[in-house]
Amino acid sequence: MTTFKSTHHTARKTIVVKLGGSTLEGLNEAFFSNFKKLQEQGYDMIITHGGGPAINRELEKQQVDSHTLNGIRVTNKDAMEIVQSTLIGKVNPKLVYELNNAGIPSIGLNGFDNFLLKAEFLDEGIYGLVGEVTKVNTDLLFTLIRNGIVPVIACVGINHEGQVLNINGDTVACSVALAVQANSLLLVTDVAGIRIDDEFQQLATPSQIERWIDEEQIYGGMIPKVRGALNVLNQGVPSVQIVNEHLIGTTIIREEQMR
Ligand SMILES: Nc1ncnc2c1ncn2[C@@H]1O[C@H](COP(=O)(O)OP(=O)(O)O)[C@@H](O)[C@H]1O
Ligand SMILES: CC(=O)N[C@@H](CCC(=O)OP(=O)(O)O)C(=O)O
Repeated sequence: MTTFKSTHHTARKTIVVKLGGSTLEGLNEAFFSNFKKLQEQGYDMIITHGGGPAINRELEKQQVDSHTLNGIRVTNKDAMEIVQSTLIGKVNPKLVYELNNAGIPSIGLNGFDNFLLKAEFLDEGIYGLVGEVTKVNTDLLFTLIRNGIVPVIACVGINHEGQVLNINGDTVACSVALAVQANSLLLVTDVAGIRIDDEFQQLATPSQIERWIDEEQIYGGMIPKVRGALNVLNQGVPSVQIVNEHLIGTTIIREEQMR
């Protein structure tokens, strides 16, 4: 299977695009046309998505309390049911519809499908039913993209006992990007990248990011993004960006690329 993987990657280029829940409510024409342009340039595309705002609405409706810690949702059994039904039942099919409707052949998936996202507890004592990805079924993804179908992955994983786990959308995007050895990872969100002192940064290095987290200039949902981005960059994904729907934002670069 490794041969298959390397063959794939000598011939093809892959981009993993993560769509944050904050963008999913109203993806615009520009996004779909940018996406198609990348496909026309020969990139195989994989989409992963979150759905934080939709989950929050449903939790509130059903009066289930939940809170986040460093941008990660502490997830009990009741919250898990809502996360699962919202992401897999609502957010994923809506996005898949919009993509297909825009002429982008796509198929909806989650961690259960052909064991796409195997996961284990991140830290059950702290976060409850939250997972970190241990294995991605890359063969399934390569089979789809080789056939021109965009996999659209909801961030729900399954552990070795079949337990469903909630995984942060940015974490899934990073794990998938690493597993397929993507050429580029785009974390699409509702802001044009990292904003510091009211200015969006075009470039950001690991040391700057660590400092901004310490100074609490980067907080909440931006934390899993930048931590994931640094991890992916360190492990060899050449291009990692946090962008808005127009694909404008911050490129995360290595220290030595700054000067
Ligand atoms: N330094 C920062 N620059 C930009 N946004 C930040 C920063 N720190 C925290 N944020 C927050 O992070 C949010 C994006 O994270 P999140 O809401 O989880 O988005 P998504 O649903 O796309 O994953 C922004 O809307 C903003 O409120
Ligand atoms: C463990 C964890 O934090 N899971 C996230 C999954 C959805 C997500 O990440 O949505 P965004 O991409 O919109 O932030 C949650 O429950 O909100």
